[in-house]
Amino acid sequence: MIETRDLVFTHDGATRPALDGVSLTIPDGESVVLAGANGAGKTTLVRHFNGLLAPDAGEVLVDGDPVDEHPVHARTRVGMTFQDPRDAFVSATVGADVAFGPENLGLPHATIDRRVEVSLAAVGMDGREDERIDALSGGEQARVAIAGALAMDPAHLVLDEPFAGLDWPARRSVLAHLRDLHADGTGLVVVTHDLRDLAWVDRWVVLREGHVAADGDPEAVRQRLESLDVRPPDGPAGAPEP
Ligand SMILES: Nc1ncnc2c1ncn2[C@@H]1O[C@H](COP(=O)(O)OP(=O)(O)OP(=O)(O)O)[C@@H](O)[C@H]1O
Repeated sequence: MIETRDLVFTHDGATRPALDGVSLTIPDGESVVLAGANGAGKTTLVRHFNGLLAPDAGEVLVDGDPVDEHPVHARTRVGMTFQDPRDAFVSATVGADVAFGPENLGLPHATIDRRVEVSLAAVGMDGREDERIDALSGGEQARVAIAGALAMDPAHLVLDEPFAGLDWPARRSVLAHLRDLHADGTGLVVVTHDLRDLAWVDRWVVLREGHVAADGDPEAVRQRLESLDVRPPDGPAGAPEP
């Protein structure tokens, strides 16, 4: 479970808080979309979930443990991918990059190999360990980034703008893999402006100016999107998905 309590954070040099009292509880296995206009605080919030940022006030807990006291636990339980996955790759090849996290955990080689295999299969990239990352398409790179986070075997997978720069087939492919992961019990937090094809998740949370402005099931939150500067997706929230 990820929990924030009255979380307040101001970036160095900023004149106003990026987060101004955010209290949010995300149980294990829950799928959440985190939406909001530019600058609403989405990225700042999720970077607190695994200790990449530390609050000025308030608390962040993972499984009841404060993240600042148990950073390794938080990073093991909360896997994260970033807006531009190219910035986060640390190795030249797919397999080496996905293995990087579990290697840092000091796991045995056989366990690492198995995790790499399973994680790549989960995103439809099985058998492509030896390919160079810089030779992959944007959609394939996005999937390798997700596999890298999955290889840590996290309870929650947090994806910051996973669809940025993806064309429709790549987006559809990433979405399909996310749905499968969720069905298998992985919790998801998807940060996105684009709510199309995301009505299947458990919950939409909308941030505005560092506050939670709406929080509930997609159908209920949908009615409020326009007033919160988020473009509603076309069609009813329960419309069939690709
Ligand atoms: N490194 C930084 N230094 C100073 N201010 C920052 C920094 N990063 C973010 N901010 C400010 O914090 C606020 C929240 O930014 P954040 O990136 O969390 O929003 P966001 O909702 O993720 O936005 P976007 O949709 O544009 O990615 C904004 O006002 C932003 O200008």
